[in-house]
Amino acid sequence: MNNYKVYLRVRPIEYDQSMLSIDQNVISIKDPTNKQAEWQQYRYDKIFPASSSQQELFESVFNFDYENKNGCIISYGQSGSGKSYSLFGNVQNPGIVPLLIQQILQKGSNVQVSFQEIYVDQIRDLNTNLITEEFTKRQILLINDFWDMIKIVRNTDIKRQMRTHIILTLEINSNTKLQFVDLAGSERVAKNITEGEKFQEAILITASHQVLNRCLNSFNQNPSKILPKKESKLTSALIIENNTQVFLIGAINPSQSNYEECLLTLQYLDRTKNIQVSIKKQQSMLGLDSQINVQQEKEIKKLKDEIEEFKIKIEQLNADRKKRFLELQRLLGLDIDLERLSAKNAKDITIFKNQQEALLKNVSLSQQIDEYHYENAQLKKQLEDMKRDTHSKLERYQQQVLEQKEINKKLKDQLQLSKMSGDDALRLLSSDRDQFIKKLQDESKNLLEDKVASILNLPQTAQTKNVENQKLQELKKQIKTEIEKDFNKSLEIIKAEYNKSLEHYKFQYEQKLNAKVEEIENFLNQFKKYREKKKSQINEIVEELLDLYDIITKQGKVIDKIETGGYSGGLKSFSIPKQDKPNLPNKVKHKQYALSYQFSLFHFLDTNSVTATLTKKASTIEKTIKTATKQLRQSQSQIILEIDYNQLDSINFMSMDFSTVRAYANKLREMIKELQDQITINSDKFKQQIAQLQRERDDAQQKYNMESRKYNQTRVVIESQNRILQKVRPLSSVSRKQ
Ligand SMILES: Nc1ncnc2c1ncn2[C@@H]1O[C@H](COP(=O)(O)OP(=O)(O)OP(=O)(O)O)[C@@H](O)[C@H]1O
Repeated sequence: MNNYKVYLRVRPIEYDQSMLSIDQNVISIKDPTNKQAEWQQYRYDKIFPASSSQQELFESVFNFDYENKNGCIISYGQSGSGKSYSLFGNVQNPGIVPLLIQQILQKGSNVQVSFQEIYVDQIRDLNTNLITEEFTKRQILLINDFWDMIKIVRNTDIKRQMRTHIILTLEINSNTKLQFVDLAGSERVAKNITEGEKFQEAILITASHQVLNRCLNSFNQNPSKILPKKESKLTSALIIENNTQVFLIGAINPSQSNYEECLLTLQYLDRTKNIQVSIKKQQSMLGLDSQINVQQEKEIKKLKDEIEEFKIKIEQLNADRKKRFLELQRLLGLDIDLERLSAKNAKDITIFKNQQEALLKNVSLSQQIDEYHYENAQLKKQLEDMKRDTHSKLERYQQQVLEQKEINKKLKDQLQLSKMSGDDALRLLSSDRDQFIKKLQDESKNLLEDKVASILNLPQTAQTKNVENQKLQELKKQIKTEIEKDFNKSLEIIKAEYNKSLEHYKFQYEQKLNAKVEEIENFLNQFKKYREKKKSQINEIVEELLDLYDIITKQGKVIDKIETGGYSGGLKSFSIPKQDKPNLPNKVKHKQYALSYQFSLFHFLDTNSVTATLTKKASTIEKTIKTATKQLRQSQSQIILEIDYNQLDSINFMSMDFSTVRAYANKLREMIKELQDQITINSDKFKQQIAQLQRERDDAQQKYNMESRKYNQTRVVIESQNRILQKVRPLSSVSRKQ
């Protein structure tokens, strides 16, 4: 970032602004009273139009590292143009100083402030109201919050005298300083005031502005240059140094009546950046050519001549010194063409060059000559300023001519002095240089001897280097072969391990898969058996029932015939023909089934105790069945008649009435139905289990497929690596052969 920046801020006004036009960082201005006047353009680092905010200005200024670099922010412009507004602002729109303090406090940094005013030639501390001789004697206040700052700004604003320079200094963490300079208004003195306090005040303000302009100009050209700060109280108080970021903020009030003041402000800013506005232009602008007094012209010419004389003298002095220096160089033998030396001695050349440069630097009197040039340029500028001021005020011009003369005299003395001191310095330097050159010669001699020794030893060193190189190459080859071997070995191991684990996984998966398939088959077989079994059970029961039904039907017919006397022999004695007798239960047929399933009807009929027990309990059971049937009918519910199978031993079905037997038959039907349901449920369960097993088998199959794919991929990679290795091997064997 450039150490010096010039900004321009245009304050808002309510009326016409047609004399100005802004295009980014270029401003054009035109005399509103002269229709033929041309636009004049000025370019700055940044232009803040009337619509710009305090925050925008703040952000543009404080984008440098102010905690590690000093800053000096100066506002320049005529009274009422917005200088103080930009720096301090007001409660509604705080300026860059309060905004900065707010930022510093937010960061938790420590900030101290001091406030001074420079009026004519006096320094006044605005915190204590005491007049001091030196700028450094000031009271420093610690700022605790933003409002402390606002209070200070307001108080000092009240205390501030008319047309004074205000300097506010902030110290951040006792590390860096930031100076804010609110300059006294730049407006020219009214033409009718030619003497008295106001006139003197105006002259001193203008003079301090001009000194500041020269300092800024010089600082802009070279920040490390010594500036003519001591020429005014204002500039001597400012911290414009190498490590300072300097901003000049010009403020203009663009009302048409302020045209000349605006123009002067723009030109002032411009001059600090070294872009001079030609005097001719100014003269024609102000229309004052004819008014230039012949006497003044003469004075100016005389002064110019004097400057020219000084210039010639300085140049002579300069040429003389250069000549002497070259002579000295020649005598010392340092004017050899170093570039011609062999490239092998490049190091020596660099040393020689450095030495030559050091010598050049040491003997350089051009610094002093520069100073003379600089003084000369200042003189020129002062002259130009004087000329400009002459146009606006004759009396002021005379005063300035007198001042100029004084400065000239001072310069003359300075020139004389510096000439003398230059000669002394040359003498001193010569003796220093003698010593220095002797030292250089000794060092160069030693260096040359070293070089010669190293050149003589060169063949031997080269041979040793060659042997070392060969050894190194061999070592490299060895290492390469070993690394290759290791690599192949480890590759083989990895390959083998991988194959092994792959086989292992494959085997495991296949086993799992087989086990699953076996499991499924077992389940299927079991299910088939179970289904067959259940089927045969159902058929048995159906057959039993049919048999039972047959018995009961035939029994019923026999009873009917007995009751109606259908048999020969009457009611008391009759014989039942064989064809009417019901078939006895087929014990043999149902035995196998009854043995394994205890609830078979004929199984119970087949037991020995049945008839005896049945007779005893028949009435009780009949009652129980009847009550149960009744209850069943009453509730009309689905309550299932429970059969106590343990008691079935003692039931005589033959003695039961038809409805009881039917109840039993119904119960049996229900049981069959339940059995069928159970079979359905079980078959569903089996189906589910089979589906589950099939899913598991599919998963296993999928995993197996994936692993196979991986295996194939790895096999491809290994094969490609093998191919590469096979290609590399012959190459490495070739390089080994070489
Ligand atoms: N950019 C701006 N925006 C709004 N108001 C502004 C702006 N610039 C200046 N002003 C207003 O213009 C008036 C004069 O401004 P200010 O006091 O800052 O001028 P100044 O150049 O410091 O004058 P002086 O040299 O007399 O102190 C103030 O009321 C201020 O609020």
